[in-house]
Amino acid sequence: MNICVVALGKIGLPLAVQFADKGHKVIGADVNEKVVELVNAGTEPFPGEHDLDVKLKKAVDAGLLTATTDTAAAVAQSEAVVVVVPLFVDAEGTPDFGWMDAATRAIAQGLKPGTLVSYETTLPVGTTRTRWAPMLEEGSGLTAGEDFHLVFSPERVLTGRVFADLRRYPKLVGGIDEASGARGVAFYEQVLDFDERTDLPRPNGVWDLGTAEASELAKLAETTYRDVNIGLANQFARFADKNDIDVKKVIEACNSQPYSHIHQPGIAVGGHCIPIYPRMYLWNDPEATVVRSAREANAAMPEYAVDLLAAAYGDLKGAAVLVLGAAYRGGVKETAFSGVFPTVEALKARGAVPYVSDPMYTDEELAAHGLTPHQGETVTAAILQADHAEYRELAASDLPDVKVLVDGRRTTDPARWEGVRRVVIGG
Ligand SMILES: NC(=O)c1ccc[n+]([C@@H]2O[C@H](COP(=O)([O-])OP(=O)(O)OC[C@H]3O[C@@H](n4cnc5c(N)ncnc54)[C@H](O)[C@@H]3O)[C@@H](O)[C@H]2O)c1
Ligand SMILES: CC(=O)N[C@H]1[C@@H](OP(=O)(O)OP(=O)(O)OC[C@H]2O[C@@H](n3ccc(=O)[nH]c3=O)[C@H](O)[C@@H]2O)O[C@H](CO)[C@@H](O)[C@@H]1O
Repeated sequence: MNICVVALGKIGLPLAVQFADKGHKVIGADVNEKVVELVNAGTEPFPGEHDLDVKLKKAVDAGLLTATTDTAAAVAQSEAVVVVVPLFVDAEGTPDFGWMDAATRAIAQGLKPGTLVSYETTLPVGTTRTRWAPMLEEGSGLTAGEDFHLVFSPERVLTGRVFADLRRYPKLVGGIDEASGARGVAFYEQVLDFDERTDLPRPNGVWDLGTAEASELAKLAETTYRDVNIGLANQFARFADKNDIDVKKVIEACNSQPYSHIHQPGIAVGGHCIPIYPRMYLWNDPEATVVRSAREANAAMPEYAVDLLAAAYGDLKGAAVLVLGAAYRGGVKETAFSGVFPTVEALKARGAVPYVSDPMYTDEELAAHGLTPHQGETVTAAILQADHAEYRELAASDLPDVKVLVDGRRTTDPARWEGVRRVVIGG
């Protein structure tokens, strides 16, 4: 089969490589000339995706993967088109469709009868049917459902382990009509392989959710669930702090029966997905008060961590405070919506002098994110923001002048911090 993947980013490129690995002829379309050049040379444009370098080279050497900036021409040669161009939302959750609209107009220009178009970018519910279908029809002169098939199939993989996740998670598909859904299922069954799993209600594989809307909601719902769950954990943690209860022990106890899955409280909920998609959901469903209050509870946590620091340390005016971890969570080199930013702002608002360090970032990289790198300055307090594995080994002797440590992720080993006031969230 000839397949076009529109956008060769952190998700699109591994997908294109996966399809080529299954023996299909893939054309990747991206507006970035540099990306296209690198892909055609068999060189990965970004680091960090497990196995991508080897699989990409193999696909390009076998002549199964090429890249172009001409989306319309690539679409015209393809039986299936997979779209993973990013969509952005602002603080109110309002989507900016700019990049996706441009991609869709280009796809429409090359669209021919019989093609399947699958959108994988996370979208507000209703977008596939009410925005993409008319836009594709207008640009192509074809009719969605009659002349071409159209589905939404959310991408649920995590960057860094895309190939493994593609096998691990069921592929969800929903069409704008029954025939589109069936075509989407047949397509993904041809291009993906699945691990056997005994913990699912249906065999692992491609699951047809019946409509594009159900499939759009599935992605927003699973990410919103995570945010709401963490929001609840954070609520319990703050209550536990007031009442001298160790929330970690409580959560472990609750989760010892099969119907409780309380997540972990912490200083921040960051990343591209979990803080963002609840806002997208709220754009669809502004009355969703549970979602809104959980989002607010999570967004308030960096300030709360600084409150805990001030309560233990005293006036923070002029205090040099080290924020440990710029990444939004441990083990990733990614600062999108990281708690480091609101934590630094909250410290500055109280007159403290924040420095930042992170084992995954150089001083130059931290500075490029607008953060002040810690270059050995004396610090008298610290806040752990990201649960990097390295911090498990960190000890008071590494930061000899620190009097108070707020461990926002319960990552540090209390035995290594004797003599320092160590405060945890919900402790
Ligand atoms: N990154 C993740 O962890 C992740 C996980 C699951 C799902 N997703 C979904 O995948 C989407 C894409 O994320 P990503 O991380 O791959 O993005 P990315 O930023 O890594 O890459 C985006 C690519 O899109 C290209 N592009 C922009 N406009 C284009 C256009 N009009 N036509 C063709 N290409 C265009 C850019 O040049 C870039 O190469 C997200 O919006 C999200 O919905 C991402
Ligand atoms: C495990 C999980 O669902 N990962 C999803 C998540 O990855 P993502 O990489 O965003 O990571 P997580 O969902 O694990 O974490 C998001 C944020 O929440 C914080 N946090 C997490 C768990 C917790 O119990 N308490 C807590 O505070 C983390 O520190 C981090 O700041 O978004 C991606 C994009 O949609 C999805 O593809 C991934 O499947």
